[in-house]
Amino acid sequence: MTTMESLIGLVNRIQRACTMLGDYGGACTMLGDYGGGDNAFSSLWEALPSVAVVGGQSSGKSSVLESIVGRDFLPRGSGIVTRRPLVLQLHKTEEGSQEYAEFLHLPKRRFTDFAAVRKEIQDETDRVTGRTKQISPVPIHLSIYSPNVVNLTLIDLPGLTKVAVEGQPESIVQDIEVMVRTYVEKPNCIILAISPANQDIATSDAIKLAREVDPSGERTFGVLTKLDLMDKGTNALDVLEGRSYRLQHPWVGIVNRSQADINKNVDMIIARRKEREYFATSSDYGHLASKMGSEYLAKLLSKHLESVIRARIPSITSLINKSIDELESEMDHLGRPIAVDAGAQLYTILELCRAFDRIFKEHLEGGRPGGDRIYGVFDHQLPAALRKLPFDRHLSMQNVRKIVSEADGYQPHLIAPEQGYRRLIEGSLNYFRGPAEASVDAVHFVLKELVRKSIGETQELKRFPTLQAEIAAASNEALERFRDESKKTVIRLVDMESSYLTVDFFRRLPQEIEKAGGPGAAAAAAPTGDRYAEGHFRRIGSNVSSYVGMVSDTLRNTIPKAVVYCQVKEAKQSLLNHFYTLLGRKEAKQLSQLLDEDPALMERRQQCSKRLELYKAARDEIDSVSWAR
Ligand SMILES: Nc1nc2c(ncn2[C@@H]2O[C@H](COP(=O)(O)OP(=O)(O)OP(=O)(O)O)[C@@H](O)[C@H]2O)c(=O)[nH]1
Repeated sequence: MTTMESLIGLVNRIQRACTMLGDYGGACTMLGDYGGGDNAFSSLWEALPSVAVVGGQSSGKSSVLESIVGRDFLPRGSGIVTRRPLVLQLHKTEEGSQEYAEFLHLPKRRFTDFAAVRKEIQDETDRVTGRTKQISPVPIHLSIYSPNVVNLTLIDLPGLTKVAVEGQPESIVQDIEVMVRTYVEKPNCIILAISPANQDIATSDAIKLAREVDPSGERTFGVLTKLDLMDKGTNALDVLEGRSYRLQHPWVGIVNRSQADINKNVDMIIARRKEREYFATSSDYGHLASKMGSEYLAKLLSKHLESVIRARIPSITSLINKSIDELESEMDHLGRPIAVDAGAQLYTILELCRAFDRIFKEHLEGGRPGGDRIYGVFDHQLPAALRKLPFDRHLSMQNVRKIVSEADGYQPHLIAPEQGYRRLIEGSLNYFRGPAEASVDAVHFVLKELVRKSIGETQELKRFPTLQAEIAAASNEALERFRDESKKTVIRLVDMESSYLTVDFFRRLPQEIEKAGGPGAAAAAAPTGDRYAEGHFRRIGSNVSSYVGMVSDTLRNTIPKAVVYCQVKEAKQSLLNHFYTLLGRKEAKQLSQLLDEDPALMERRQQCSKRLELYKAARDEIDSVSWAR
């Protein structure tokens, strides 16, 4: 493969890929909804040098293209026939090999019949534009493989026109101009401006447009058709020799088949020969013969296109590299695509769970805030709640008297009211259930809040709203289970205190009574009309109160231990354990449902990854071409 082939072939392949991505020069605005003004995406096409064929109606545009190809294959007819850009990629094949054509939109079909090619161009045009005869910027890609071509890519654009024909909307004149302009405006576009020789060059639509977008004429190739149709005694030497309208590149004169030739179906290869003969024998143009004609034009363009591509390669490469960087970072932001097989999906789900779990742990253990609020429950809320318990009321003299008397029954106690003590203590200890359960709830809410926060902070989960919700639900369910367990445990702690009292405490009591004894004490112990004196009940009340105080101190220490053991430690170690078990039982379909993504996001990533593939393939191709040089 020669350098020339590989360079033009390289650009051809990138162009085809661009079209498949919906990235083509004339339609950048159609991509506007993607990426919010990210121009790198639509500018690869623009960065690629191309040759656009422009000319007014009946200027001979189709004839020039067919002559360059050596085949007639373009739709003919009155009115505006070319209504979509035709990207015509010519590939030279070995002498004697069979000619064929291929459309990008019909990748499996080889056309050897060029009448069928013409039909397909027509049909494919109608497929996109509908029968309304509108125009569309979406190009048709046609590759022609033939020994009779040079490697060259041309873009055939709708002919510039002044009036819409019947059945076509008025706006079409304007639309065509806009579309052609978007192509020829691009600094990398080589303009093949076709004008008929039998018309004043100053009035040529092609030259007018070219002059506007390329005033210095450095990327315009002027082509003059219909030299044979000029009035007798006149010639186009003023134009061809660059005197009437100067361009950087020399003008090329052309003689195409006349309408009569077309009607007679004159073969293109014969027409080429006739054209050569015309110039060779022309008295006016004989001295220019080697630089005239469609075959010369094709070679000239091919060589020029190749040199332009070569010069552009460094900037194309840097554009591609820049785009790849941008796309990679966009992909990182969007997250990588999810695997399709169940095993990989399960792995992904577990990874995401672990990412969440890690953040949750950081909240508990420090590094992230929130875990300290659990200590706040133990250090403030619980002691405050314990202090507020209504023991004053419960152990008031009146209540003590009532409970002790009821416990004694018909016979008042002799020494110490054993039953009365027990009932008073039991009644008091019951009050501890409240603060114990409240501590459990308070810690539960802290944990729940930390789950909520951690879910929000797990960036990786944002992509997967379904999984995110499932993890949140599973975590909260687990927390509920831990809470139930924790409540049972703290209630047990309280019940244990009532079920067996600390005997030592009471063994010390009689001595205290003796110490506090004396005649007053004896009097107090002696039954009165009211059975006992007030002091007696007060003492019982204060004894019970100090016993309850002792228990309160114990519970202030043991409740936090139970809560941490049942809730905090469990949350840290096995928050998602149950969820993992459920995951293990899920079918492939259910797993992929968990990885259901936000559709907009999915679409965006798909676009992004397709582009990334295109750009990477383009980079590889350019690398291989650069090595070949
Ligand atoms: N004698 C002669 N006739 C030509 C030449 N070039 C084009 N024609 C004739 O001019 C007419 C228009 O040529 P086309 O090649 O169809 O021109 P076009 O610019 O593609 O026209 P539209 O597609 O209708 O805009 C046809 O009848 C051609 O035979 C030429 O160099 N010599």
